[in-house]
Amino acid sequence: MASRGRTLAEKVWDQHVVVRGEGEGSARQPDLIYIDLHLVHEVTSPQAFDGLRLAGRALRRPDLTIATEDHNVPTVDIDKPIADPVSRTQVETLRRNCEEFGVRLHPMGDLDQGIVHVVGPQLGLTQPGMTVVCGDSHTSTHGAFGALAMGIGTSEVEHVMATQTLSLRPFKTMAITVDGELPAGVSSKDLILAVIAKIGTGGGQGYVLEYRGEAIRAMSMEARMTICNMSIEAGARAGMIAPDEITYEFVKGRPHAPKGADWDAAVAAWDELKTDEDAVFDAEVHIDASTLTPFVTWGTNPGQGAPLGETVPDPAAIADESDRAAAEKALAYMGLEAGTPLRDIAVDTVFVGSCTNGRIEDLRAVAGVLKGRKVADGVRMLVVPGSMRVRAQAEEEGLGEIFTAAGAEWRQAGCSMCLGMNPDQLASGERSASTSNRNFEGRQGKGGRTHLVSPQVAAATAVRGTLSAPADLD
Ligand SMILES: CC(C)[C@H](C(=O)O)[C@@H](O)C(=O)O
Ligand code: SF4
Repeated sequence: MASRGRTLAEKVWDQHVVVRGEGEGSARQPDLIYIDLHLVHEVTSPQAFDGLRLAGRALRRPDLTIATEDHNVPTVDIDKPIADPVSRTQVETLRRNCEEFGVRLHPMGDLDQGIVHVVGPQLGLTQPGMTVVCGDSHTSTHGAFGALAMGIGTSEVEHVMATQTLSLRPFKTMAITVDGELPAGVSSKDLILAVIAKIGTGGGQGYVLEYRGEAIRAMSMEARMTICNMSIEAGARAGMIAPDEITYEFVKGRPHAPKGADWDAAVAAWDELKTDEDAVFDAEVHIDASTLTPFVTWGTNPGQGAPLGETVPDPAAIADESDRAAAEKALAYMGLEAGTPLRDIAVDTVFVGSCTNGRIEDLRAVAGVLKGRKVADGVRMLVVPGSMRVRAQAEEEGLGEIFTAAGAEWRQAGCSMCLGMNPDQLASGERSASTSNRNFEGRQGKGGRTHLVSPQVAAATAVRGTLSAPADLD
């Protein structure tokens, strides 16, 4: 086979092959891949630790493993015992397991406690060129650094704990090139929602996505993380962005970042992590950023979205039979009528947070809209930082005061209302505008209805009480 250039994903993969699988093409066996960073949380780790214990095995590399408490933690009264017995058991089990197996853990209240995908980057643990895994689908977030980052199942978690390797099938590559400039008021969240609406929730299946182009290069690391985070919602195995000066600037000086001469050597190696010009992607998608507007979901999967200026779609006008049926079912669940302007949809809850949009830049965007304004009567707004460090920084910048003055609830760190595994939930029939990543039936609480939005849209929606963009405010 003629040699050709390699994509970013292929380069990172090649650098981590311990044993190459035999065979070619579709008959090729999985490769054994070395894992540089293993992130752990309370939900997907208990059985893995049990497995190790049963087999009498130790953790292969506790130094490459780090745990935090995020899904089951409450975001108020964190100094009190967790009231819910299931959540309490999960968290206590993680604490015991980490103690027994020598894993560093950031427990509730710790400055580095928070959502696992916020904590890794914040500590400088996530670095370009790494392989990163976690028993959590949104591990794709870390791909924003040019890492190959994948969510894995509990049995794979155990495999990584025992061996620091994983048996993985090769992937296909898809380039998502975003040319042009995002208009003012349009964020990376709007972009990724538009991408998923375009390629569908299965569009990325079997692929590692690489986001490229002018609009991506212009983005902050926070914005890039938002995009890579939601790659999984398009069904992709991972999402990646080649590292550049913006990446290095973010990583530099963080607790686990290389220092001195090691830093220079690391940057020289990271500079090589670009897709070669003659590399060929298995699929390509092009988006013109300048055509985008704020984007919101109307349905019950992240691909069922539309520009905020449009109306709830009419299922009868959808040509594909299964898409039509899915839209009908979604509208029934969401309690929406076809033809309703999206801007007329009233919410009772606004949630700002999650590993998609719970970072400092997101909170700044929300504060920018809320400053001097009030959350509408009858609307409950939760602002939940992705980590305690994000919270501390927001406090230092005076953002906490802005949230509270506007009438929002300013909480402690955790997954919170992103999913119904802790006390922050929607009641049946309640409707939210949420900066999180999934709008599945019951995701935020049984019977709850979720509209996925950007932080800017969340803030404007809180003020007006109906789905809105900051431009709609006087
Ligand atoms: C609980 C966990 C396994 C799950 C995931 O894998 O993503 C959660 O984080 C989610 O967002 O649904
Ligand atoms: S914030 Fe939401 S998406 Fe992210 S890890 Fe937690 S539950 Fe999963």
